[in-house]
Amino acid sequence: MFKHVFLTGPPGVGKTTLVKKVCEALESSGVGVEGFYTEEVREAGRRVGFDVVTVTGERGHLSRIRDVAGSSHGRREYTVGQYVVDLPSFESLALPLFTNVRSADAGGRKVFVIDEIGKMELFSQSFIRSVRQTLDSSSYTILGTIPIPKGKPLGLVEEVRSRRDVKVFTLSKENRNSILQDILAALRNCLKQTS
Ligand SMILES: Nc1ncnc2c1ncn2[C@@H]1O[C@H](COP(=O)(O)OP(=O)(O)OP(=O)(O)O)[C@@H](O)[C@H]1O
Repeated sequence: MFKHVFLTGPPGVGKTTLVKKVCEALESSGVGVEGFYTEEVREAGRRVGFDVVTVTGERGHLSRIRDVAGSSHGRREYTVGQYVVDLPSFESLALPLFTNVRSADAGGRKVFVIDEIGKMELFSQSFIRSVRQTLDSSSYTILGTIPIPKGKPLGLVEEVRSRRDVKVFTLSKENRNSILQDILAALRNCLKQTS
């Protein structure tokens, strides 16, 4: 039996949009949801980066394109293509969300949103450790997103894909409007299990 649900699919296919819809449905039926989304940020029609947004609505930078990222002040720079990752900002917002996972204090089984486990987020070793702890947690079911394999394999993403307790849904433009109920059913199945 699987314990976690991940969505994958090409960039921009609608993973974040669907994760938010799933969360709304879960919350309105009384399921506790924690975690974060990543959202693209546009200025004057141009994508300038990504923000981390917690389920409770706090927002911070994940990355910005080089010309708006500002100086790194001599710190090591983490880049993905044209984007400079703001690791301190990502970690200060995302890592505290995992506190309850570490204290095993979910107070009943809850859903933990991790949107996404991608190249930018994987610069953080503390994030990698926190995701592994959540995968092994007996109190949390993860609703996560992972990129489709492209280029060099991403260690943690491959780990997630190969786990027997993870169910992966692949989104496409064809199925993105009809798959919500299947994802909800899979998550409800996970939440029913006691471990
Ligand atoms: N079912 C849908 N029908 C039409 N447009 C959609 C649908 N789902 C998402 N979109 C639009 O597609 C764009 C990308 O959506 P979203 O950010 O959810 O994709 P994503 O797969 O999470 O992207 P990324 O790979 O950048 O994380 C947004 O502008 C969103 O409004």
